[in-house]
Amino acid sequence: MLGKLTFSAIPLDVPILVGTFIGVAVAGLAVLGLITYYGKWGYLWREWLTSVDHKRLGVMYIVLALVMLVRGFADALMMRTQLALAYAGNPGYLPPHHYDQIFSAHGTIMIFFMAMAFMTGLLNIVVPLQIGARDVAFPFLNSLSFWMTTISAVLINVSLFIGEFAQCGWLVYPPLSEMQFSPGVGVDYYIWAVQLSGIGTLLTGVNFYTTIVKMRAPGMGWMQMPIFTWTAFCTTVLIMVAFPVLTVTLGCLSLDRYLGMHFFTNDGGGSVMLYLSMIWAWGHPEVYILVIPAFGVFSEVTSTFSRKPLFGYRIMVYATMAIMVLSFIVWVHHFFTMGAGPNVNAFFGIMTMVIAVPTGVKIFNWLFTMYKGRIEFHSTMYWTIGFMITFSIGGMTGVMLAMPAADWVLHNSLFLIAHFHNVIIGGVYFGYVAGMNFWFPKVFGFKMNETWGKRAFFCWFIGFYLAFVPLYIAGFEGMTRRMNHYDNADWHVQMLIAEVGVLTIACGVACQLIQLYVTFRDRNLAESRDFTGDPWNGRTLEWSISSPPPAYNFAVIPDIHGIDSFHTEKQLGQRGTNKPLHEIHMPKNTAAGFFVGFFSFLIGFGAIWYIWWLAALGLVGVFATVILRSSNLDIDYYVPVSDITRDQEEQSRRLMAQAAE
Ligand code: HEA
Ligand code: HEM
Ligand SMILES: [Cu+2]
Repeated sequence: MLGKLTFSAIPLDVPILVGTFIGVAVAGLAVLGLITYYGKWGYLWREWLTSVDHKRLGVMYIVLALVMLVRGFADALMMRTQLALAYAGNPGYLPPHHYDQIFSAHGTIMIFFMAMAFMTGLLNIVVPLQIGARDVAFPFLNSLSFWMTTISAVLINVSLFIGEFAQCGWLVYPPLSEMQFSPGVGVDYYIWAVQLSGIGTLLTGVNFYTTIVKMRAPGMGWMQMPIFTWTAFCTTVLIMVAFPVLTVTLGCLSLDRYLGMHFFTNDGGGSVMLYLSMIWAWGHPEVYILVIPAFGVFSEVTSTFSRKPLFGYRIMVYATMAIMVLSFIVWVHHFFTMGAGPNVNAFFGIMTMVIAVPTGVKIFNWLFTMYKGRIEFHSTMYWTIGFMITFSIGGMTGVMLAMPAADWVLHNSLFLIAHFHNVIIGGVYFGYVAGMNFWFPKVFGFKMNETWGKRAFFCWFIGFYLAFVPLYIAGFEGMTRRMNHYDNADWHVQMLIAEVGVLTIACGVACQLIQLYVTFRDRNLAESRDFTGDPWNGRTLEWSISSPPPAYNFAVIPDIHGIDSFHTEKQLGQRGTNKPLHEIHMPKNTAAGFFVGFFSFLIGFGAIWYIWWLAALGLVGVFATVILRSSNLDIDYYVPVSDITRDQEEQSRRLMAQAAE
């Protein structure tokens, strides 16, 4: 009846998990209680959970990302503490099978549910506003993508309390991930969580690609597109090309595990090496999927707060496209040591180094944008400058790894771990946080608290160096990754410094949570409120409308006459339009995305535990929801002109009130 699921799957014998469960349960009940107490269930359901509005979905993605950040960071804290303790005969407090689950879950959660969710959230909030569109091309699909991501995140977290998670790293290499060596459900949790969220991501890719190609405001040619939208575009192309590869790879692994096939086992005619090649053909583009939109954020922030147009806009676009193309021909650098031969390694090594050129071009363009600008040291500028320094270092160590001969020594050492945290924290994470601080007032109509934002930056910045520079050194000294304890006393001091580093980052995370609290607490203070919709003297279209924007974004779709045309018009004093208002066609909210997500969760959970009736029920549910949704014709509505005029009058009233203060 319940497949492999028995009572013993609940880890009552692991005190850490029991404690975590109690903590999560208490916090969860408190949140549910508060929602009930304030009678907000209906509001939450109608206005948020069933929303197809890109701005609301964006906010929900970012909330998900922040929750997953805390989860992934808790894992990091546990690993660092284990390694600070577990040397010279002391086994530490985490047994190997638990430690292995932690690093696998940390990597998976941080990449798929923190970074990807954050990135998608920013794309959702910003892209339609920047191109002058009223929503994305397929609003319902957008909600569906969100729910696929969310239920996958839930699935992976369920593995904490029911069963176990994979113990073979964030990319579950075979043969370790095959049934023979991983007979538990851990790898199946991985497969289903990543597979289902991958579908969501692929749909997001298609959706935003179509939006950017088809829905730009009249007059916005390709070379008039804001730079963040350009980076979003390149990312969607990468997603559409790379994610199907991931789907197929994990599909083959599932066939191996569920049906005893042998795509990736050497006996029986398969090939382990095939898996490595396939997973990295997705995996390498994936890291650029994450970092390219962060580059876009830095471009917007630098030009806005230097009060100058972006230096070398066209070159920036070409550099981004170069990175996009090159990222498909470097994947072998992840397995130079596998033995593909010197010629193959040399080709992929050189191609990898070539990526440093367009990336370097970008760094210099940002510096030139700042050069002779009137720089305002807003907290987003702090994250940007911190990024330039940190990412350059991380990029350089990447170029070191790109030399096959050097990689032979450094592969899978802590040097590698330090490299990628250096580019991911210094590039991806700093970028997303800068983006969140930058666009927050657009979504909510009040600014984020600066003091706590700057404190968070300094803790993250200093903490990062304390936590990861020692790993470069330990890597040179021969310490490998994924180690649960060690006997070499020389490494201990590095591990202690890294522990201080992770504690400093913990202060950074705390500062960010306090920043959110203080921001919402002070939302009505005059210095944080913003009714103008343009708090930073912005350059692009999203700043031309009120904050928060109405559901339809633009009362009239603007005409574009060049790059940064909003900024030019402001300077020439040509704002305002006398185009007549028309009623606006908008999509209705729908619960279909939520239900497809819910039923997909049943499919995943059922398949993981071999509860086949549950999986079948889920499948039927998905089909039924899709059919019902397709046959529903009541999916749109029109906003009458009177409503639009009322919104505009309301906005003028608020502006006047603010001016009078
Ligand atoms: C966002 C994430 C991200 C980014 C942007 C990068 C960027 C780069 N990465 Fe990294 N990398 C990862 C995430 C990332 N990487 C991850 C997650 C892994 C390991 C996963 C695992 O095994 O679990 C990895 C692993 C990895 C390896 C495999 C090592 C091994 O397994 O042994 C290699 C080898 O070539 C490599 C190289 C590079 C290079 C050359 C760049 C370049 O793009 C960097 C270019 C940037 C600069 C160079 C700095 C700016 C330039 C200048 C200031 C100009 C002047 C510079 C020069 C002339 C050099 N990376
Ligand atoms: C916040 C600070 C962070 C700390 C202190 C931290 C720490 C660690 C540690 C200790 C490991 C294990 C290293 C080992 O194998 O010995 C690790 C692995 C990893 N981390 Fe982080 N991390 C952080 C943030 C991130 C972020 C933001 C991401 C991605 C977006 C990330 C992605 C990964 C990945 C992919 C792995 C590899 C997992 C594996 O070996 O399978 N980390 N991290
Ligand atoms: Cu790579």
